[in-house]
Amino acid sequence: MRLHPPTGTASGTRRLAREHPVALLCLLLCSTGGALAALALPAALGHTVDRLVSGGPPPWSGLLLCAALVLAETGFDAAAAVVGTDTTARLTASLRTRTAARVLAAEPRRALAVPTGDLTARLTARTADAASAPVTAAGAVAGVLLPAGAIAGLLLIDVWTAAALLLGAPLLVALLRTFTRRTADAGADYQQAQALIAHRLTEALDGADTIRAARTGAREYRRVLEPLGTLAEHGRRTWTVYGRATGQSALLLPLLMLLVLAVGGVRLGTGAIGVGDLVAASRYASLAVGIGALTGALGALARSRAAARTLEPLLTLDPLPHRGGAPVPDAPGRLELRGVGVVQDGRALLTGVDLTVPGGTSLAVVGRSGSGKSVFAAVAGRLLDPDTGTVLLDGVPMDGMEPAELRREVAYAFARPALPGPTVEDTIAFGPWTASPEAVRAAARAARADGFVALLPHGYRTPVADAPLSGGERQRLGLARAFAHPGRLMILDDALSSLDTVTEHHVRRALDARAGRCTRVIVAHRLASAARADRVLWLEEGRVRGTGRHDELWSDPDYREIFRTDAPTGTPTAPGSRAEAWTAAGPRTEAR
Ligand SMILES: Nc1ncnc2c1ncn2[C@@H]1O[C@H](COP(=O)(O)OP(=O)(O)OP(=O)(O)O)[C@@H](O)[C@H]1O
Repeated sequence: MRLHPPTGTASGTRRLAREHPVALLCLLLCSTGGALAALALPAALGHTVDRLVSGGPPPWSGLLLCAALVLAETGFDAAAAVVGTDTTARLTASLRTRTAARVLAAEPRRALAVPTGDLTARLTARTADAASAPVTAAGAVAGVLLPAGAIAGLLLIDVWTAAALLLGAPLLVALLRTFTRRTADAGADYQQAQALIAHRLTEALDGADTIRAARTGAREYRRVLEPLGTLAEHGRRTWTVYGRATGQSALLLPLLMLLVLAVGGVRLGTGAIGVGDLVAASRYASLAVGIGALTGALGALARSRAAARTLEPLLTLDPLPHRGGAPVPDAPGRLELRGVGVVQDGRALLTGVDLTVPGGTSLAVVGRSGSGKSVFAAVAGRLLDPDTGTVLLDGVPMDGMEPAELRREVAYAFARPALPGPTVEDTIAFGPWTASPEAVRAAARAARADGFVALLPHGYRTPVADAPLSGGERQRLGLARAFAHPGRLMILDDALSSLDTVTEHHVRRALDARAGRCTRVIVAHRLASAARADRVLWLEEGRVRGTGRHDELWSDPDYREIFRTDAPTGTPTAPGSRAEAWTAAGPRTEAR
């Protein structure tokens, strides 16, 4: 299928750092303030100790300064925690909304290239991981400031004690680098295994009835959990990396402290520094070796980076392009396909489709299972862009129509419609505009849904989750939604397949009542749909095998074969007969 030129702006996750600048600045100031207070404390403490040991009146001002610095450090840390949590929550919400919007705006088949379970994991857990990066990074600034300031403090007190500390610095830096790299690798592998389990679980939940009927529950259980071993392995790997880094720093850091104190002690003995200096030097040394605390922040940043990498393909999905063009003239929806072809993974799904459906008429799309009917339906309403050729509505190429207008003018109904909206009424009203209560009831009547809705505990106000719906009832709600949003083109992709013949007859009459005002494209397996349509498009292996009126096409035995019943005689059903065949085709599902 056609690859659209990239229209995305800056990478979605990189954009995060530019969102909520005030909150991030506040966080930075709080972290920096906390770090500066922590750095000033040893100097104040050393000075106060010197005053204390030198005798004389108690150094109240020094003691008060120390208390104030402790309070300031605690206050800044608390404020940083509150601002950080709030900002991460906001960034997560923003990233999730943006990613979901990209997925929904893209050509459905392109977005659906990521399996459902994986997509869910990315939109939930991965967005939270990725969105924590700016706050973690802002916090890490203080994590760097503290050791750097502590080394500067040590240098000011005594060069030799500082040199003792710096002796071990290269080892510490090497430790941190290895830790970050290994955590990032282990984190990415862990997330991949998680996504695979999520994907298989979604598949299993989708096919729960099939699994139950085939009694393959135990096998399915094993299949879903099969990546658990890999997941555990990557989890163990992460903990091993953490454990090793903690163990190494537990050995290295006290040794460094010991070295600094030993050199400080010798320098105190020679009179180069005072007691207060030694107290301050020991505090600075412990702040400097606190660089090990950065490991947590670096680990979190590595996880965020791995998560951000999984979001990039979604955030760079191109929306359906819009060329901009003339307004669509007021007309009943003439649909034209000129040389339309669709290719997926090198396989032609539709080839050279040329067709004009006069405005206000109906077209039945028939053909064997897999002949390309749904692909045709997707192209006809621009759920999918063709790789070759053009689709026009009332003379205007669909990719030149303003997207909101296009969605207002084209109504879809599917075999297994999604039912968004808390209540039945909201579900029918859901669409490019919210249909009025009167329109909802009229649409429900047209789709023959009013009868069963009236029997629900709260009628139209019944929550969809509490409404036990059969397949046919779900289809009727999907149809009602299409009726409630009348445009100039209505596309029913197998949307009558679960209706009984009487209901189907009434729905067809409601569709016929739109003749002259709206073009109707009806993908169908039943003979009655073809017989009733103004025109039939007969597809075979993605090509037009024939077009014309049903009774004209009926003379072709191959055409009759499409509707062959499984009656004992094996003879085709007469045109218009209600005893139609139900092909082995599975129900068509509304885009996720
Ligand atoms: N996203 C896709 N990727 C690859 N192949 C696809 C995709 N969508 C459809 N196809 C293939 O295109 C062919 C036509 O599919 P389509 O769903 O249009 O058939 P159909 O005529 O509607 O069948 P049915 O009557 O069973 O619903 C099938 O062979 C199908 O496997």
